[in-house]
Amino acid sequence: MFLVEIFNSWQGEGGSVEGSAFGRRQIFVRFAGCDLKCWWCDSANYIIASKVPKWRYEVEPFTGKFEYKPNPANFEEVVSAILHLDTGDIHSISYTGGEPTLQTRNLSTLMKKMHELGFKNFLETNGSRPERINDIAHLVDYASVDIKDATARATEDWKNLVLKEVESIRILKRSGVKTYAKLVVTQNTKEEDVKWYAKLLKGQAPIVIQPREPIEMSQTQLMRLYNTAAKIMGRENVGLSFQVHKYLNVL
Ligand SMILES: C[S@@+](CC[C@H](N)C(=O)[O-])C[C@H]1O[C@@H](n2cnc3c(N)ncnc32)[C@H](O)[C@@H]1O
Ligand SMILES: Nc1nc2[nH]cc(C(=O)O)c2c(=O)[nH]1
Ligand code: SF4
Ligand SMILES: [Mg+2]
Repeated sequence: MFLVEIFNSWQGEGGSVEGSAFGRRQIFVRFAGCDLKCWWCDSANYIIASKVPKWRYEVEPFTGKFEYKPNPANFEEVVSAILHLDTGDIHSISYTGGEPTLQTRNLSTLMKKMHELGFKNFLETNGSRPERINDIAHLVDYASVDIKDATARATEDWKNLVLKEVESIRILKRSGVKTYAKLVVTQNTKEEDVKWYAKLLKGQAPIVIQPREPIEMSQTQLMRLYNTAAKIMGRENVGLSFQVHKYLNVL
C-alpha cells in the first residue's frame, strides 16, 4: 500500500458531536493519494501518490523520531509499526490521508487485521465514492465524512460530490457506524449552501463546522453558519470543530 506516515497522537478534530473521537488517543495511518484537490488542503503534498516515494513511522510516540521505508509499504511492516506504537490506551486506529478509501483492498485488509488484534477502526474520508464505502462499511466503527463546501474547489462537479458524500454517510449509518459529517468553511462560504447540506443531513448524522486553518473568518460569520445549520438539523446535531493538534503543535 502507498502510505505517508504512521504515528501516535490524539484526535485533534471532531468537536463534541456524537461519533467524534476528539481527544482520544489514536494511531494514525496516513494514506498517499487523493481524488480531490481542496485548495486549502494541509496534506496537499501527499495527494499524488507517485510523489511520495517513502513512508515514515514514528519510532516512539511524541519523540519526533521517525524511520523511513520505501513505498509501496509492506503489509507486515505496517502492522508491526502500528503495534510498536500501541501505548495500551488506544481508542482507535485512524485511517486518513490523502484519501484512504482509494486503496480499498489494502485498507480493508488492514482494518480486518486491526479488528482481529482488538482495535477499533476510525475512518477519515472525503466520502466521494459511496460504492467503496459500501465495500468497507462493515469494518468501520467510527467515521468522519467531509462535506466539501463549494469554496473548497475540490472538484468540477461540486453538487454531485456533495450528494455522493451524503450517500456515503447513509451507507455508514445503515451499517451501524458512528458517523458525523465535517464541513470545512471559509469566509466565502454561502449560507444557502449550508442550508442545503443541513437539509440533506437532517435525520442522518450530526455535523461539525470546522473553520479552514489558518482561520481568516470572523466568529460572527462562523456562528451565523452554525445557527443556519442548527435551525434545520436541530440544536443537538451541530457543533464546532477546530484543528486543536495544530495549536498544540503535535502531529
Ligand atoms: C487531509 S484530510 C484527509 C481525509 C480525507 N481526504 C478528507 O478530506 O476528509 C483530513 C481532514 O483535514 C481537514 N483539513 C485539511 N486541511 C485543512 C485546513 N487547512 N483547515 C481545516 N481543515 C483542514 C479535511 O477537511 C479533513 O477533514
Ligand atoms: N492529531 C491529529 N488529529 C487529526 N485529525 C485528523 C487528522 C488528519 O490529518 O486526518 C489529524 C492529524 O493529522 N493529527
Ligand atoms: S479530500 Fe482530503 S486529502 Fe484530498 S485534497 Fe481534500 S482535504 Fe486534502
Ligand atoms: Mg490533518
